[in-house]
Amino acid sequence: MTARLVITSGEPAGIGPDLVLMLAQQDWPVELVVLANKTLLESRAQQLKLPVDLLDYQAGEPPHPSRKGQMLVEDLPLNAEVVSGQLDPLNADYVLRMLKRAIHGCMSGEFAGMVTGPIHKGVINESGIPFSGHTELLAEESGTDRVVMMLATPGLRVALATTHLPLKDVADAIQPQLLREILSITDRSLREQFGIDHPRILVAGLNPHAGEGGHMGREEIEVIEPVMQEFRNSMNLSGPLPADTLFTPKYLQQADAVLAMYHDQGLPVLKHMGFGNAVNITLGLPFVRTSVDHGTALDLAGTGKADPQSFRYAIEVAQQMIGAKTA
Ligand SMILES: NC(=O)C1=CN([C@@H]2O[C@H](COP(=O)(O)OP(=O)(O)OC[C@H]3O[C@@H](n4cnc5c(N)ncnc54)[C@H](O)[C@@H]3O)[C@@H](O)[C@H]2O)C=CC1
Ligand SMILES: NCC(=O)COP(=O)(O)O
Repeated sequence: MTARLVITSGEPAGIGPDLVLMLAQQDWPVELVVLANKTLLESRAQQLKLPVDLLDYQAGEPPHPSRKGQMLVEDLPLNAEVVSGQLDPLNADYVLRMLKRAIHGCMSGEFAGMVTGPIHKGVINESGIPFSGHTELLAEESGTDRVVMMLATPGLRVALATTHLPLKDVADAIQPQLLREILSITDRSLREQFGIDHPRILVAGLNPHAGEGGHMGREEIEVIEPVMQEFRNSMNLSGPLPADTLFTPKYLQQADAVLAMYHDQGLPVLKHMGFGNAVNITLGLPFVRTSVDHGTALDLAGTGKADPQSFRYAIEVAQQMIGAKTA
């Protein structure tokens, strides 16, 4: 049977609505159900001169592969009119309703997985709702204790030990139990979801030069190495390696993934290598979730200049993960 994926169009003032309209300009082997305000999509389609028939999604209907020029939409009401490129905290609730609808549709089996467009974390906080990111919301709403953010581009996968944390809090967060759980989820997902029999994971240190033998920080000696020792018979781990040399071809060619200790230790390298052709995957959830590698790009919303390639890649990776054919 054709698989059904739910697509969240994300922040309404950003490029998410533009990108979903661009994605509808091709055939897909799966059914894509877009969550968005229909009037917003109609006006953005006019603005961008993209021909698309917006069809109402009916949950009870059997899924069919999505066809070029057509898009199945579940219409969500906005709280305020949208101006491209201008954030409005009133619409934060629209974004959260959209995400929760997708998560609960995945949990119930209505959707085989979800692919998320970009959201703006700042404007959701400005609306008065504390919010860190999709990854944290996905864990909370699905009742999952621990998930792992992993970004991937051809030739590099980077998993993160911590996600959206102020830098000043990172060292305290690097605790043995966190690392045990992050390593276990990453190793298991690489085996089970990516078909890698004995995943080789390079573990980055936290401090410059991986602590320089304890003279520049002791987290490597006191936390990271002991946890890696616990897994020495069950996982293929190397490290802790200095992050400044780990991301060189000599090390990367021996690796299936890198575990970085924090967001900006790993992601700038990945985005330098593959921005626009990378995917963000949440490991450890009871369903598949992939996402674009970029943000809301408010400067490009409504201009037609946004590149849909990362969104396309995120859908293709979701298709592979649910076992659907890709083209
Ligand atoms: N998946 C998600 O929901 C993500 C959301 N964000 C959020 O996005 C907001 C803005 O973040 P920024 O750091 O400004 O990053 P950004 O990715 O929105 O923009 C960075 C630069 O890349 C360009 N760009 C981004 N996507 C593009 C595309 N598809 N095609 C062509 N150019 C593109 C933008 O024009 C800008 O020059 C923040 O609130 C951030 O938290 C950031 C990353 C991922
Ligand atoms: N840099 C990736 C990012 O911030 C996206 O995070 P999330 O919203 O997918 O958790």
